[in-house]
Amino acid sequence: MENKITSITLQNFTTESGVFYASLNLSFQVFGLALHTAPIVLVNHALTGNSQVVGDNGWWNDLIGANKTIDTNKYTILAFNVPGNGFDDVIIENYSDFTTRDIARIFIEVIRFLKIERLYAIIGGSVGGGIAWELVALEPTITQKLIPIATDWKSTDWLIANCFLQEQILKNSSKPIEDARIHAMLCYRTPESFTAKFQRTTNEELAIFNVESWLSHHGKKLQKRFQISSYKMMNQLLKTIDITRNSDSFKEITSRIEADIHIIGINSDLFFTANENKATYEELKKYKNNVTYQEIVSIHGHDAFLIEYKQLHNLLQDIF
Ligand SMILES: CC(=O)SCCNC(=O)CCNC(=O)[C@H](O)C(C)(C)COP(=O)(O)OP(=O)(O)OC[C@H]1O[C@@H](n2cnc3c(N)ncnc32)[C@H](O)[C@@H]1OP(=O)(O)O
Repeated sequence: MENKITSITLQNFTTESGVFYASLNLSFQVFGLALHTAPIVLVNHALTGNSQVVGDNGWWNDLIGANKTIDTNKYTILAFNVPGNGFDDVIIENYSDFTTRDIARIFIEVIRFLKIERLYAIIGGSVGGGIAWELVALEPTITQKLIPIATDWKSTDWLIANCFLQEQILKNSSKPIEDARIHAMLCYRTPESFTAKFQRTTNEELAIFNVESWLSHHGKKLQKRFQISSYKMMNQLLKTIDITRNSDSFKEITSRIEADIHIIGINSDLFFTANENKATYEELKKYKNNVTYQEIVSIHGHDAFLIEYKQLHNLLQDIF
């Protein structure tokens, strides 16, 4: 397996909002079989993730690897770092210049630079799945399969509202990353998940509820490994997912998509609700015959795509 991070410089990139970047770096990692020797699976990371999908600190080790659901003995795994995610040297200061579609445009340029004609699959959870939707909306023949997990083709008002609160915390708090993470963890889980996990127990040593110490733990942990500019950038992308923004209608855009679309929702997801995902499926089904909808059943909410691996395996095994 290759762990090297490769960086490519794009010249003359203008964002959808009209801001010109004379150069912009994009870095990526390749795992499994070498590029151009096997079907390629593009894996898009989520808010605080990066191109390290497998190996040491790999965030999807439970799903991807030798003899795993997405088998690195069978596929080439390609994973980009969203510019500004902080995993490489790229820092984006003016995060509001960018939308999710810009990131998809940048990915497409590099996919073409790497002389990849067609991917086997694009898979991603949350904002990574949103980037995947934007990719196929822009390049309808770029992949055989689109697998958006715990996401949708658009951010809803509820999600945008929470991203707004995240932004306020990131701008105004004295402990921005910690406090923003604490709020975010509430959105990533559910009341039922907390009840099952904590049962109103207390941390005797600290004399606080365990749910409080758990939230503090996640806040501090992220603070140690994440940069504020990255958090702001990724939050901006999360709220700007919308394949129809300044574009054709949903029907026109999705009619062009050639890929089989395998939507995977989570019954308890507060961010990208199962109902929104089902509505997307029902709409697509009216004029496409290669769309499926499957659901992860979990009390854990949005985070289930990082927890419910047995279910993910069952839902994905026929595709991979
Ligand atoms: C919006 C987007 O694009 S996607 C957002 C995606 N979600 C995230 O980024 C969420 C981040 N969530 C996580 O990191 C989670 O830990 C997951 C999803 C990876 C795993 O979830 P779980 O298996 O439920 O693990 P849990 O959340 O309990 O985390 C375990 C950690 O909490 C700690 N912990 C557990 N209980 C407590 C407690 N009462 N007090 C303090 N710490 C605690 C454990 O020691 C462990 O610490 P470590 O990770 O430093 O080893």
